Amino acid sequence: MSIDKLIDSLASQGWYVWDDFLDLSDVQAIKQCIPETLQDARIGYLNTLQDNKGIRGDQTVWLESNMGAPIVRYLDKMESLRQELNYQLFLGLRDFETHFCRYPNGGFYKKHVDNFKGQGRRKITTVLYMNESWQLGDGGELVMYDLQDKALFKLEPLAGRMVFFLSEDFPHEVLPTQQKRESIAGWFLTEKIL
Ligand SMILES: O=C(O)CCC(=O)C(=O)O
Ligand SMILES: [Fe+2]
Repeated sequence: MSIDKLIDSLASQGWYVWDDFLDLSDVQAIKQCIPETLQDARIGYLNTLQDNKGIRGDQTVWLESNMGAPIVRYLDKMESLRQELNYQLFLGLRDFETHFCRYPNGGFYKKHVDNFKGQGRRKITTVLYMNESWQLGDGGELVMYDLQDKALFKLEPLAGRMVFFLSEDFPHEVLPTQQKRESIAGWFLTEKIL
């Protein structure tokens, strides 16, 4: 079972790629719940929030259970995973925040870490990809690095695939995409969202 592989891989190497985490029909149903208008993605926190078109070019919307049953099913699935990860790995995950992201043609996200060591509450990053007709050469791959800056792997954003990694330990980037690129990024948190 992939949940066992997820647990083993997170414990041994800190990341895991789960192909067909969701079926295409679930991916399509989630997409239908996403509003037309999204916000330009921002980086930083509170008073340092800034638009950063030079760093990331996507637009986002936070997912809420009032967006529809498919979103509720996805949030429930992530909640069961949270409990299982805590049970098996003692990670102390207390909450989950997640947003839909759309990169237009030409969009990218420069190399970054999602959480600096010892700062912030993001413990595990999840990214679910939603692109059904992705072709080789479309770009938009996720490239993962270790803390010594060695490239570990490159991943195409294929529909239904989810990548998991420890948020502090893996710098990563999204290469420029030649197609519209859709995903749902999420973070298991060590503190409750107020
Ligand atoms: O979409 C991806 O592959 C990664 C996105 C990302 O790095 C982020 O939202 O922090
Ligand atoms: Fe990231």
